[in-house]
Amino acid sequence: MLVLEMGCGNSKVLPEASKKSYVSVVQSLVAFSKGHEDDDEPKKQKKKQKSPWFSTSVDNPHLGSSSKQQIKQRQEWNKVPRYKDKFEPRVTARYDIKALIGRGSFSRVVRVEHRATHQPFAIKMMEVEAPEGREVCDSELAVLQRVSHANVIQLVEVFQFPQRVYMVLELATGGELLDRVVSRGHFTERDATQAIQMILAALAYLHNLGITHRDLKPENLLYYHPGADSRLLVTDFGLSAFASTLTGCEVSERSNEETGESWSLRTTCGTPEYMAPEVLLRRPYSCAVDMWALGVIAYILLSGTVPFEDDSRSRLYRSIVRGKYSFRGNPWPSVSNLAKDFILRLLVLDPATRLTAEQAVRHPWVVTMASSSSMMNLHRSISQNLRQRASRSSSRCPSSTTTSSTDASSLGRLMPPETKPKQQQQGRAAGLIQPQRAIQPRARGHKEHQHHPTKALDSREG
Ligand SMILES: Nc1ncnc2c1ncn2[C@@H]1O[C@H](COP(=O)(O)OP(=O)(O)OP(=O)(O)O)[C@@H](O)[C@H]1O
Repeated sequence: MLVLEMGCGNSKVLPEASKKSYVSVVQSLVAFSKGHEDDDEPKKQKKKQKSPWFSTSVDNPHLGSSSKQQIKQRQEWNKVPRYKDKFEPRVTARYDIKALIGRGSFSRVVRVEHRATHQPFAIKMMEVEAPEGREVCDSELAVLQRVSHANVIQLVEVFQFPQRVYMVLELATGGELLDRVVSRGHFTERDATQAIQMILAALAYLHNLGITHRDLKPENLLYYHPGADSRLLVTDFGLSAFASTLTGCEVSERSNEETGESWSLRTTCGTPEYMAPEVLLRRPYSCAVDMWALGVIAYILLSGTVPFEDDSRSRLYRSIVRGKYSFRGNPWPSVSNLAKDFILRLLVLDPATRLTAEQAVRHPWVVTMASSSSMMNLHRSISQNLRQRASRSSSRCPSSTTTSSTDASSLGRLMPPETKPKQQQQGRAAGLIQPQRAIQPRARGHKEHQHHPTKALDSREG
């Protein structure tokens, strides 16, 4: 198993609802970053253990066996006592902290064991002292506390303290979606439909509750266990939006007409390669943005390549808003037309004509589980493409070539260069994103104006 980190093209854009909150996010990130300087971890380890394509988790005994990985695992284990010290006694009285799984911008995730039942869980510890950490945490909790679905990560319990919130989550040990594709040695369209079906089940459920994930990508899709029959779980609701007054996507669309779009989402956020055109064009948007992201995921799953890719951020955005992509190169000639039709119906510029989750579940490619496609093994081409992209990314972004270097993908937050913490400024060299102005509400009945992508997108060049 390769141990790779590819962060260059995959930095995340956080919401920037208002200037005030933007400034707050900056302060919070600076505060959080300062907090980290007090950490007793070696500097090299100050990053989340997550790669944007495929990776090996430090805490997953089932993934990889290289000595490099074993050393890394030992290092993580050695840190456990220090991590324990940082945890509130009320939490450690109930849960035994076993190992660090990874870290996010506002969080650390550890593997724990319930002291009484010996059941394993994950605890996501979030820093909430700064109001923005609190906001991020509250919005994630708002979603997690309302959901219960086999394909959505389950919140078990929450411990709240003034400075930190501890979310006890079910533990996913099966690795990320693309890790599994690479490690299994055999992959057909049928396998792809199995994964897509599970993602769609989660999306149909979430969208029906009025929840838009807004950061759907392979790294946020984790298998519950390493077995072939594992559930796939949608995780990381840090950017998700909850429309509490609405009951679903379709309803939102109608309310939009009736209420002057008071419902719709307007903040620009997500991960560049997966961001829908309407988000980039700063138009009010809906849960259809998740369906676009699913189209990108399906494309990657079947080919190991991305539909929209460019080293230049503005060119990448331009190709997305033009919806220009192709099915060229291997293994596309071996992929069925039905699979391509599925993707074509998701990567549709107009969100109103894009398949909804309910419709996508009924697409013949999904329903028949690709029965009319050849059972050709696409694995070789897919993993070759994934590896090629990984090495291209790491050569563009030398700081993220090893598991112990700074991962630019974890630093892609909306911060002006002068206020960015040191790590962020390093990340900027790797093409991170500049702040964006908030999307202006579109007036009711407003005619779709022809946004010039170049004009609209040039300011985003990182
Ligand atoms: N329940 C879980 N089981 C196993 N691993 C998990 C679980 N939740 C999160 N992780 C892993 O922990 C790491 C950190 O996740 P977290 O959601 O805190 O941050 P993130 O989403 O990666 O980063 P950011 O906060 O910047 O969006 C990731 O590698 C993720 O896959």
